[in-house]
Amino acid sequence: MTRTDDAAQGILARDLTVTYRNGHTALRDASFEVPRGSITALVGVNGAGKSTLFKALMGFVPAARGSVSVLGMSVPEAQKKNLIAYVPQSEEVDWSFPVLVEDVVMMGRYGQMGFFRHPRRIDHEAVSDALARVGMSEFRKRQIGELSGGQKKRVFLARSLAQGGQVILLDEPFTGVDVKTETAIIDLLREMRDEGRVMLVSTHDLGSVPEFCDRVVLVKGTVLASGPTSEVFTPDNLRLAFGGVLRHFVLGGQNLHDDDDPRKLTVLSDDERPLIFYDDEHKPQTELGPAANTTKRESPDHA
Ligand SMILES: Nc1ncnc2c1ncn2[C@@H]1O[C@H](COP(=O)(O)OP(=O)(O)OP(=O)(O)O)[C@@H](O)[C@H]1O
Repeated sequence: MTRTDDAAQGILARDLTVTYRNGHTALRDASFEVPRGSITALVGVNGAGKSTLFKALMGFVPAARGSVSVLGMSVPEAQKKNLIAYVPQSEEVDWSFPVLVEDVVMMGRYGQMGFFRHPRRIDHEAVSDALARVGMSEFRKRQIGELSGGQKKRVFLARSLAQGGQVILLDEPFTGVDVKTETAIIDLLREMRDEGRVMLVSTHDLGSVPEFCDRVVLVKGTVLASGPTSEVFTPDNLRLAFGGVLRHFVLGGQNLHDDDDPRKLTVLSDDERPLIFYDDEHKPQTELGPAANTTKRESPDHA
């Protein structure tokens, strides 16, 4: 594949294998592609390797084998250009640390600043623009720890915008946020996608995946399947990825209809949010268009 083709791809992983220092291989022979201008869900059980994949994309852990490229560049090259931005899980952040909202967003500018990290006018403007875009301007002088879960997420999204990130990695963006805030965050993710960014979202919220994700990468120690949501997010693939963790039942007949309507509902649930399939073809409810580029593989024994 040429460099231009690579650049059209947001993320391109080929047989990516990541082994931690203690010898544990958390990801083995993972291959997938994520195009620019997409929102892609990263889905799998606890310990499946989602964070490991994020760490590899941020250059925190090296590939023991295989390769990963971002926007046609190696990860260190893309990092150097500040193209990869990370929106952390809430639990990863020490909220008692006394820092103002505007300072958190300014951190996104550090890569563009000189050695002494003295913000210039352009940096202050980028921070103001980013805060305005996520609707958090009026909170800029507040301590980050004083904000609600959803507001904190929006501040970290503002940081990724101020950074000028083109590949945005979001770790569980909807944990602890109400439905209204979730909708606001999804609207923002869509805007960022429509500007040509790569949005990779790790989520356990299966019910909302078909609503807002164009594509899915299913992880279980490797990449089991990846491609458009309508092709990958099927009961069969989800059973493969989650095994017994998901409850699965089918509603039909007298339990669903008061006539002889033969249609059925398939419900998969991890007891948080049910995922409902409305037809017999086992396609999730999605507004998304026709599918292409689906890949699927078997799970390795170790996962
Ligand atoms: N620093 C580390 N050293 C050794 N093993 C690790 C390390 N970090 C994670 N692991 C192991 O690698 C595997 C994948 O972990 P990872 O954190 O990537 O999973 P995850 O899919 O992000 O899980 P969760 O949904 O719980 O966040 C797990 O078995 C985990 O115990």
